Amino acid sequence: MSTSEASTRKHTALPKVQTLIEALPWLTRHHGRTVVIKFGGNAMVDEELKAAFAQDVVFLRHAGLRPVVVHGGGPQISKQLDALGLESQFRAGLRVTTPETMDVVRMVLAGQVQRELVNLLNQHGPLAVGMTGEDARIMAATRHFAEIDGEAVDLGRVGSITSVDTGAIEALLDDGRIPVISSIAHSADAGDGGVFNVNADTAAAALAAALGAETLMVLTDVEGLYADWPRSDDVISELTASQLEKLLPELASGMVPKMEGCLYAVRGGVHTARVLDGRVPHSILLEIFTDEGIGTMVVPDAVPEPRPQAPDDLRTQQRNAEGPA
Ligand SMILES: Nc1ncnc2c1ncn2[C@@H]1O[C@H](COP(=O)(O)OP(=O)(O)O)[C@@H](O)[C@H]1O
Ligand SMILES: CC(=O)N[C@@H](CCC(=O)OP(=O)(O)O)C(=O)O
Repeated sequence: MSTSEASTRKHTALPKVQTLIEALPWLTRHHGRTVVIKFGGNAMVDEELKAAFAQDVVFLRHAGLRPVVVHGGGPQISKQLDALGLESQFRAGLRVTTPETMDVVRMVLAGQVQRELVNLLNQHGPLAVGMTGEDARIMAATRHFAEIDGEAVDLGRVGSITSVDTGAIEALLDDGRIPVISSIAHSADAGDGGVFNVNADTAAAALAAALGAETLMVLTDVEGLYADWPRSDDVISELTASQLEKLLPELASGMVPKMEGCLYAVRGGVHTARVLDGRVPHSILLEIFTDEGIGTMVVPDAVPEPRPQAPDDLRTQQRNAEGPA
């Protein structure tokens, strides 16, 4: 190879190296951190997007993060129910789940959507392992009663999570795997023996808090939380937990479990919870490794600055250090 050929090749490769170097502060900051990514059924719109999602998750894993995928599949469940001649009914944003519906929910989530995601991730190596909240008793739930017009309404086999055991997920993460979790819980009541249908946003938030995740990312089919939906498409880019709490009563349908989940996660110690547009290819990498943050980010309330130590405090400390008289 001539000297001029070598220098041309070096030159053309430089922008790629530049991109990698630019990612270095983000790689350093997130190394070893757990990230819970919720992939909503509405964001799984086409094959290319699903493949890009899998690439992003595998990239995170190879970059030293610990990604956990929690998936939904609402539209896919509705389609299957429809094919079986069963009606989909939602109340307070949750699917009314008869025992017959529960069988379909379990079949579609664990047998179809989860399998597809595991398969896509495993195109890149033996990484993904699929489970539901039933496996190793990861998620326990009791019957959820929705509050509608001040009344507690029974939605059938819809569950409220009562406890999370992260042991099996941590073991997989420690082994370098990517857990892919379907939002089904076992019954906390030993005598019940059944399973519960849990909203996937709620499940992702509960797992993020229990895992002490750094970030919860919720991928959906809108740009983020709209300030005045459906009248305007102005996205709220950042808000604190308290600001979100005030906004919750005004939110509609699909956004309610998402934003309640973000609030729960952040109040439970997760550093940031984000709602992202899953229709944007590589939205996860854009969010984590660049400063072009997209979507809505929920952050904890500002912690008050520690009070400057007064001379009196210092004296008390000195006395304590000396031990009891
Ligand atoms: N304030 C809001 N901002 C954005 N979307 C909203 C808002 N209120 C309600 N929505 C609706 O919530 C939907 C997302 O929730 P959902 O359909 O459950 O998605 P997923 O399947 O990703 O969980 C959006 O497509 C939109 O129609
Ligand atoms: C209780 C309840 O409503 N469960 C949801 C579970 C799937 C889900 O949440 O999927 P998305 O994230 O795609 O909406 C359902 O049956 O549709």
